[in-house]
Amino acid sequence: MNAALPLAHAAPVLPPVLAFDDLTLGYDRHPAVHHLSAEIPAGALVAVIGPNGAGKSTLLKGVAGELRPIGGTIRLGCDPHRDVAYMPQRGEMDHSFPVSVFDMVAMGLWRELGAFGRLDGGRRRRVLAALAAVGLSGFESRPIGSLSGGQLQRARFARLILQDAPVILLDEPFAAIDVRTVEDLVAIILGWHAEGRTVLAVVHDFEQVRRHFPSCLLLARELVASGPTAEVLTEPLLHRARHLSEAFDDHAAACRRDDK
Ligand SMILES: Nc1ncnc2c1ncn2[C@@H]1O[C@H](COP(=O)(O)OP(=O)(O)OP(=O)(O)O)[C@@H](O)[C@H]1O
Repeated sequence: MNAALPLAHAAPVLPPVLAFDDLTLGYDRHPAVHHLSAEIPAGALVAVIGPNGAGKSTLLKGVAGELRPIGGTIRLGCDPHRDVAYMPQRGEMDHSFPVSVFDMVAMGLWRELGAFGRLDGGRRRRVLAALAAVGLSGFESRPIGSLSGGQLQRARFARLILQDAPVILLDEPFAAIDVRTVEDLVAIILGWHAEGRTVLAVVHDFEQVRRHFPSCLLLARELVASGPTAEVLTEPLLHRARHLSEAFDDHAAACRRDDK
């Protein structure tokens, strides 16, 4: 599979730098990510790791603009609406949506097309190229409800390819899919990295992290560590993350620290 194919016409990749400054994110004032300060260099390929409930999905939602910070800031060196592509965790909705694979993937052109844009010949070819890149040629008219979990994840990646964004956020892209699909999706992610895009992915499988992700951000509500994978994915730091996570009081008010 050649993951780079449909991106050959891609616009020049912007050099965004993503930075978190004392960032607190949460729900109804209950913090899920605490006082996080970290910088993600442009073009980095970062695995966001940490125990269950550590705030990984919450952090991605914050960067995607779905959650407003309770405190602190997210600095993004590009337009959050135009330049960030976000793939949330797979949910029931994805499968039950009554559209064809072609139409679902074509939604990746939404920002480019706007509400009334036309899917002309050139754009239709781009949709077909994205489907080919994820190994779904021939599936165009299939209802998405008829796809297997792995095929659906391939279609979601094809939609991301069309979004053509310099910053890509992936929440558990490899959850509950077969080994072959994981390998193909990893190849696409590595292609994005080679093109200079900035990719943050929530990944639970540490073996995959070690093999494919040069950098890690280890969360346990607060930042435990971030940097090169070999320095972050260590037993003492993972132990610290587990310990912090277990000690966390889920019913705490807006913040346990009284200095902020
Ligand atoms: N929509 C929501 N409303 C209220 N609380 C939420 C919501 N989403 C997440 N939380 C809470 O925020 C905390 C962090 O959740 P989050 O999903 O970000 O963690 P995570 O690290 O992605 O976990 P996992 O690995 O289990 O997916 C958890 O205590 C969770 O219950």
